[in-house]
Amino acid sequence: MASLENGQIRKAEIGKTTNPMVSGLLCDMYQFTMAYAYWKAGKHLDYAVFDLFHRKNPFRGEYTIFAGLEECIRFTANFHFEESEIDYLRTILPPTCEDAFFQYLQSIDCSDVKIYAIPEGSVVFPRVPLIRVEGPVLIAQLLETPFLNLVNYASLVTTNAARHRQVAGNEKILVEFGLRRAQGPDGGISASKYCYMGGFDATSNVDAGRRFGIPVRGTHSHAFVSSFMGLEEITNRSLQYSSGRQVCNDFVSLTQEWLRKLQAVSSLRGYFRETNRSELAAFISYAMSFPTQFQALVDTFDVLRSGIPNFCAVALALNELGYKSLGIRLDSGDLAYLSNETRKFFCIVEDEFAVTGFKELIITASNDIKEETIDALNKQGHEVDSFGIGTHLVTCSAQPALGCVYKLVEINKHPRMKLSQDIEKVTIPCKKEAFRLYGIEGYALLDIMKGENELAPKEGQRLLCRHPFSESKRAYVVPQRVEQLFKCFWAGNSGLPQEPLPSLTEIRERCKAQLKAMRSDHLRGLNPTPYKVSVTASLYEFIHSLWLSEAPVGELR
Ligand SMILES: Nc1ncnc2c1ncn2[C@@H]1O[C@H](COP(=O)(O)OP(=O)(O)OP(=O)(O)O)[C@@H](O)[C@H]1O
Ligand SMILES: O=P(O)(O)OC[C@H]1O[C@H](OP(=O)(O)OP(=O)(O)O)[C@H](O)[C@@H]1O
Ligand SMILES: O=C(O)c1cccnc1
Ligand SMILES: [Mg+2]
Repeated sequence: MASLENGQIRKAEIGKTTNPMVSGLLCDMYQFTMAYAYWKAGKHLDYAVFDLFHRKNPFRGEYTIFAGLEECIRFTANFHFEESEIDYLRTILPPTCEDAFFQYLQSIDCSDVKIYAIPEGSVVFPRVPLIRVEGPVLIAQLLETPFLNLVNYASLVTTNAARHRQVAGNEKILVEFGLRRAQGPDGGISASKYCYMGGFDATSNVDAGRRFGIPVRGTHSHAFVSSFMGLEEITNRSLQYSSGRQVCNDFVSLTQEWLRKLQAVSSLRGYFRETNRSELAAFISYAMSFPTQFQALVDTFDVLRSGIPNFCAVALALNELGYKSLGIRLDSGDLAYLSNETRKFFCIVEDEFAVTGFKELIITASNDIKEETIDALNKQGHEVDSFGIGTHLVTCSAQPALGCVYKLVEINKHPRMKLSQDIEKVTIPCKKEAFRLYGIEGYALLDIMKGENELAPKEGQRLLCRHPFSESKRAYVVPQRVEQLFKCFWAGNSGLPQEPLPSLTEIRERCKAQLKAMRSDHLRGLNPTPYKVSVTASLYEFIHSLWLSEAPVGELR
């Protein structure tokens, strides 16, 4: 009884899944037909071990960031069926299904399930289980689709975000702008959470900011600029100095004066003449609303002939009142050329008027940006400080799905294995442990899996590491450090110690640290070096003997 209480306390601490649509019914039909058939065969309490793993890294890369574990654990903690859900199941299963089955379904939860997993935010590789589920086969089978649903997109988009961070470098500001283009509300909320996990700095998604404590950022759109017709629309022209001790009675005229001064600067003469008045009105109005953080979208009419001079006139007027502006956003055109020219303009303004901070004004770029765009900009040379990225980031347009799978590897202590003509699809049997071995230089050398009863690898001890399927691929490794990959994140009512769920910030930090511990050739964008995933010699022998015993011998005629 004590352990049940313990389980209930854990459930309360863990909380619910982010999306209330995640229920026990978020399954494929076949999980319920199998559940009935397990029950009917009297097998429902058989002790199963399932591995959740991916077979290939996404985006032509050689790494994946594992995400979605916290949501899986929350789902597990709350797993049960409501009466109304059972009633619905009765309508979709054949009338021959016995009532006692439905009564049984109503009684189940995950108290007898254990979940071991690699911590969320880790760098992970194909074939190494991300999650190992142990428990009664009927229940463990029902977790298949919800777990895959919660892990696949989460890991894909976190990896996508990490790749964007990798190509942009650590000094750039990355803001996720994807909500409007995301695959529905859950896609949008998940994208914001997982892009932050993968290394983005902020999101434009206000609801994600509130839910997860992610910093929220935003500029303004073209509509705000286009909504102004002229300067006469600004009726209240007064603006307080930042000191609060003085008021400028006509901020509009002050800006116009600065625009005239800019027009008179000889080194800016080639850049512009008359600027767009309605754009100037929009900028002035926005600056008067947000004098401490003025930022303007400068490409509504013409970036260099209008947007930038108008922005500088307003920023100089604000500067006279003691306010520092933030910068500009470019949302079209050649982002390398425009950012370089914009920086030159800012530098001329700073030198010409002996004002400070203009050279460092933040240039934000947006408009269909993806990994390759940032790479191209890096090669060309650019002055963008911050990228706002939407569509390609959140929809993962370069690869729309990660193919994580959920496979049975052991039943009642008997190792099981799925054979396939396609070697990639052969599953590695047994309840396994996995380790990451680090070399002399501190980088990860390879991951190795072993059977449950084998000894764990030890620091300084030479170990034969074998490719799971290719006989000729093997290497001796003397690890300098050994990291055990799986931890118990759900102990049910077993009384075993259970890892606490880390915060989003902790997971984000883990992701950053893990990427740092990888050799750069595994992470590069083009033709990265594959990271080795191996098995111990004895697991290798076991896999191949089981394979031989399970595969029927063909006969040629
Ligand atoms: N210097 C550059 N090198 C490589 N790609 C760039 C560069 N500058 C911009 N891009 C990308 O080129 C594409 C330009 O797209 P497109 O032609 O639709 O935009 P645009 O005509 O500039 O603006 P819009 O149609 O939105 O007003 C965008 O995906 C953008 O991210
Ligand atoms: O380009 P993304 O990476 O998806 O980033 C989000 C885009 O959303 C906004 O555009 P908006 O919705 O105003 O449409 P537009 O791009 O057609 O101007 C913004 O100006 C970005 O261009
Ligand atoms: O704040 C922005 O500039 C923004 C937000 C979402 C999409 N595009 C731009
Ligand atoms: Mg756009």
